[in-house]
Amino acid sequence: MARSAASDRGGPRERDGARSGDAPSGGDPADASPPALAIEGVSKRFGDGDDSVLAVDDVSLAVERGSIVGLLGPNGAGKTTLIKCALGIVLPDAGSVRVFGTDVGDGRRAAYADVDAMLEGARNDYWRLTVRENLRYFATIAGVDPDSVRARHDRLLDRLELTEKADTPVRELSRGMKQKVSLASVLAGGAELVFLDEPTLGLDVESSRTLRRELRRLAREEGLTIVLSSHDMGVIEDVCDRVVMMANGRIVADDTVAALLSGTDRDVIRVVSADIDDAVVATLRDRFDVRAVETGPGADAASVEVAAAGDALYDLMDALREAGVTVEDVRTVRPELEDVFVDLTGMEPDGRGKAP
Ligand SMILES: Nc1ncnc2c1ncn2[C@@H]1O[C@H](COP(=O)(O)OP(=O)(O)OP(=O)(O)O)[C@@H](O)[C@H]1O
Repeated sequence: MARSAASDRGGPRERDGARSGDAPSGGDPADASPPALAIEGVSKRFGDGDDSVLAVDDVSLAVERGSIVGLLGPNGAGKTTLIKCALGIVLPDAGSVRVFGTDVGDGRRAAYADVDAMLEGARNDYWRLTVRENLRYFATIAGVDPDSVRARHDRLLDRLELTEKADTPVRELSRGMKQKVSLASVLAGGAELVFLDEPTLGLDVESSRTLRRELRRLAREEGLTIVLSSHDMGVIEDVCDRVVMMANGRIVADDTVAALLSGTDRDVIRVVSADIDDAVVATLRDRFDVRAVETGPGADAASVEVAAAGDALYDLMDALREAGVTVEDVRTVRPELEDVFVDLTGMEPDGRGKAP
């Protein structure tokens, strides 16, 4: 990968970028002030005139130390541009970025001393070097004596299940292992704030689980702050304390996964009954928001899913009784993060428009 503009200017340790500074030792999660990252009113427009694109539109965001924040949004929502603004790779038109309290405009080297990023996955590693040599190399360019962090590297290799491959050239590893080496390299110098773009892309289930576990451990035990962007809702749901959703350059939601999932207007009730047929469904459709129907020979059991929060639940039960339906099973369908995403952004995670 070519050296990034940021690293040429003394920006964050974007893997093969140069950096000066001391080895950090991991933050104290209890020390919540100042935040690891504070973005205030950042905007970025690409191009001029009618063809210009407002990629990031007046975005403000604070990321507390030791937290894992997921950045979600359909293609073109502005996630990458926002991360690049935070990293100083793209210069915003307006707004400010502070890293651990230091305004990046006041001194890039100081601001980015404890920051690292994995923006392009496994391609950034040096494939001729062994796994351990990569870790030592990235520690060195992070300004850290690799011998002084050997124990840290051993621990990283162990946790990411790479110990057996420590002396193997990266080019001989599987894609999933290369991805894990990339993450280990990002963490090799002891950065306190890391940006990870699609860190689990292409990993098998087991490797993805290992990597997620390690990210959670690093945040919990070592106070690492992680900003993670992914299209994989499962990863976001599993790992992140907080989710920031973007659409059209703006933040459309910023909350915990649990809070996003608990929106009452998303309560969906699934009713199972052998009495549910087309006529019953038509009656329900007149009065309720019917989300899904399973009837006919292919269905395990005739069922209908209806959005019914609060009093609407009682109305639904009354309507079913009036229609002569004997209910066999009724339960709340837990919404998936993907449903919330589609509701809020109007887009599917892969960037397709919302299904009618
Ligand atoms: N260097 C650039 N020049 C012109 N337009 C750009 C540039 N970089 C991004 N854009 C535009 O800005 C908008 C936001 O793009 P960005 O890459 O930040 O979105 P994203 O949310 O990261 O998307 P994806 O999920 O596809 O990576 C898009 O319309 C994109 O085409």
